[in-house]
Amino acid sequence: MSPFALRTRGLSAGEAARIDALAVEALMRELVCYPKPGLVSLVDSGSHSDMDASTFRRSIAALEGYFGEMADAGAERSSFRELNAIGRRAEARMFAATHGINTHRGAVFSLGLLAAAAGRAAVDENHEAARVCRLVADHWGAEIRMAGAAEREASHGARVRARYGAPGAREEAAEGFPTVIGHALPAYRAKRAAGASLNDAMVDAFFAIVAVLEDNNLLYRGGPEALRRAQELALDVLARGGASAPGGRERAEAVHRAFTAARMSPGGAADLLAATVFLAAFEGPEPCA
Ligand SMILES: CC(C)(COP(=O)(O)OP(=O)(O)OC[C@H]1O[C@@H](n2cnc3c(N)ncnc32)[C@H](O[C@H]2O[C@H](COP(=O)(O)OP(=O)(O)OP(=O)(O)O)[C@@H](O)[C@H]2O)[C@@H]1O)[C@@H](O)C(=O)NCCC(=O)NCCS
Ligand SMILES: Nc1ncnc2[nH]cnc12
Repeated sequence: MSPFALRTRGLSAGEAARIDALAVEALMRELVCYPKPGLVSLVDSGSHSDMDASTFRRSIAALEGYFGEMADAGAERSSFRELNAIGRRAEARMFAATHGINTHRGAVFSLGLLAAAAGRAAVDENHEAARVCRLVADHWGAEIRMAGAAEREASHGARVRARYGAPGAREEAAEGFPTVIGHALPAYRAKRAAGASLNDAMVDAFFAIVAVLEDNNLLYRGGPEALRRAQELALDVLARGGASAPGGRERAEAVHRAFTAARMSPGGAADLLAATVFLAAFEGPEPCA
């Protein structure tokens, strides 16, 4: 019997399993995508000495089932507190699988909320990406902000918030993922419609995210200068036509080397890239060229 069969009420077991599979596949595609400046892929470990692709594979395997559970909970109109408890258990499984290395803390949160909203959207048979993101803001946005204000944990995100006043994963989710809806998805869809490969469309969506996101990981390791430099380099690649333009792959690889040399790692952007791929797949077939 499917692991989702006993839990589902409003959502069919098949739909919960489909949401789980799409989210897991989105994490896998994010890992495989190359070049993602400073990040781990199958090619190299970028700015990281404590993890590689096998660490991420173990982390993804540990998260299987979590997104279906969130989809069920979302369909059942669970509160943010209930979703958060499921997320914390998944986070613990992730840390056990990676021996304490932070591979997907942000993705457990962001993609988990999107899976919950997708479960809710699927009950109404409306799979539109913008609606899924709006559901997160409308149903859980206020609670996400309140939980953030009450949080006492000295996370990296909390430190950069205190030091630079920068928003992070909580604000992105509470506002309905404006970076994904306003920047990454349009870039991804435009490139796919123009005939770019899945990898090139993902690389350009990634640069579109880095160009605008206040990525806490960049701020934590390198401060505002690193964030500004990352944004300028990303904008430059996009202004020259992105990864599929002539010489685009070489320019993207040069940016990957620059990030790696400076130990810059936009982990928040990586999570939002996975969110972009998940939402595009959940919505349905991509537009033809
Ligand atoms: C609400 C939480 C997510 C906690 O958030 P907070 O901001 O307090 O704490 P962080 O621990 O910093 O986690 C936030 C993670 O979100 C990603 N992120 C960063 N900036 C943004 C942004 N602007 N928008 C969206 N997302 C963002 C990022 O995650 C990715 O990077 C991590 C890897 O970083 P890395 O540099 O490699 O490793 P570190 O060990 O952290 O640093 P170094 O020592 O190496 O320098 C990886 O996790 C990526 O996914 C931030 O890390 C929250 O944890 C929470 O409340 N969880 C509850 C359970 C839950 O998820 N519930 C489900 C939904 S209700
Ligand atoms: N591929 C990746 N490399 C480094 N940090 C990440 N956080 C999420 N995905 C990541």
